[in-house]
Amino acid sequence: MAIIIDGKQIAKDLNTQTQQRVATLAQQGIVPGLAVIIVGDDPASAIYVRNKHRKAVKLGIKSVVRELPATISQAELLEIVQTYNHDDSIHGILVQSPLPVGLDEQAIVAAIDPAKDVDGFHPLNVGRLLANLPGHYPVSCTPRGIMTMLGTLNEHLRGKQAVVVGRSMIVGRPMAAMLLNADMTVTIAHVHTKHLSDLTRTADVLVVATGVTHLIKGNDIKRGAIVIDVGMDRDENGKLTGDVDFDAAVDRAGAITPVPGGVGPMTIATLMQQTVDLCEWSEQLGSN
Ligand SMILES: NC(=O)C1=CN([C@@H]2O[C@H](COP(=O)(O)OP(=O)(O)OC[C@H]3O[C@@H](n4cnc5c(N)ncnc54)[C@H](OP(=O)(O)O)[C@@H]3O)[C@@H](O)[C@H]2O)C=CC1
Ligand SMILES: Nc1nc(=O)c2c([nH]1)NC[C@@H]1CN(c3ccc(C(=O)N[C@@H](CCC(=O)O)C(=O)O)cc3)C=[N+]21
Repeated sequence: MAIIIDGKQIAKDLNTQTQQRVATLAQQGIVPGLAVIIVGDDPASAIYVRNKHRKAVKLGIKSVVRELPATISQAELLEIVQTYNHDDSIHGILVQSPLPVGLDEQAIVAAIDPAKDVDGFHPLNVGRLLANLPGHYPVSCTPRGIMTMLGTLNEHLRGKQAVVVGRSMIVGRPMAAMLLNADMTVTIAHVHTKHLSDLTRTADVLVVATGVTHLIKGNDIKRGAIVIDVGMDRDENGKLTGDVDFDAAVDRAGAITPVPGGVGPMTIATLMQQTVDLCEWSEQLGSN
């Protein structure tokens, strides 16, 4: 039986640290501020945004949720991003994705001040991560949270094989960059990858982010591997499940994340951590 990586508990510990950092900032009269922009009425997005807002408020972070109609124009949305860019009480700006059709997500993300880009999606920050530049900059929260989870396992990653299934800008690509920066040998798989099972069986660390329910079966996993399931999928009964067949995988893996209670809570906790990072960096108060 694999170790079940308790994302909920690791997220709780991270949130406790974040709360302490917020309290220290408060003594200096500083309140970290997060602005979340949500366009249209996608129900899943609405739930995530509400969860983020609740968590921020709980930790003492100022949270502004800006709900906008799907009919908003590109120019109007850019204008709103600009107001937060110039608002000194806001340290992190997040535009919930996906945006309704007709809006150019890349152009919106590029308009965010890179120093306030709490999702780490701005091309400047993506480039810094890919180049493994030193210094302070935000990165995508889901893979950063996964690196935090991997850190709790006290396993050496250097020189080992990583396979990342999925190549999105939010998960797969930044995840591969972070694992490479941790000196792993990284392969990225996607829909055109041939013999996926043969590839995943080579992975000491397997990260799956496809949105395909139970794409990865038990025998696709190397014995003893660390398996990270990013998927937030629905099974045939409408229940939340992952991209990995957990019940089969748990007998093969060395460690595995559950869904729910794995990567999801870490994403939100990392978003809070990174909001406080951005606040501290902007105040030049050092970092962690
Ligand atoms: N827990 C969390 O915090 C988060 C969870 N998620 C969840 O993670 C999953 C992935 O999200 P996201 O990265 O945004 O998704 P995208 O749809 O943007 O990307 C999915 C990726 O998976 C690849 N893919 C799809 N089907 C297959 C297949 N059969 N074999 C191999 N590769 C495949 C696609 O390849 P190609 O590029 O070739 O099309 C693509 O690169 C979703 O379930 C999402 O809900 C996402 C973000 C955060
Ligand atoms: N700009 C942007 N940034 C994002 O970070 C972003 C986004 N857009 N769009 C959508 C995805 C998805 N995402 C999740 C966050 C938390 C959970 C989460 O908390 N999941 C819980 C369960 C939640 C439930 O029960 O529905 C868990 O896995 O235990 C999941 C998914 C962030 N995303």
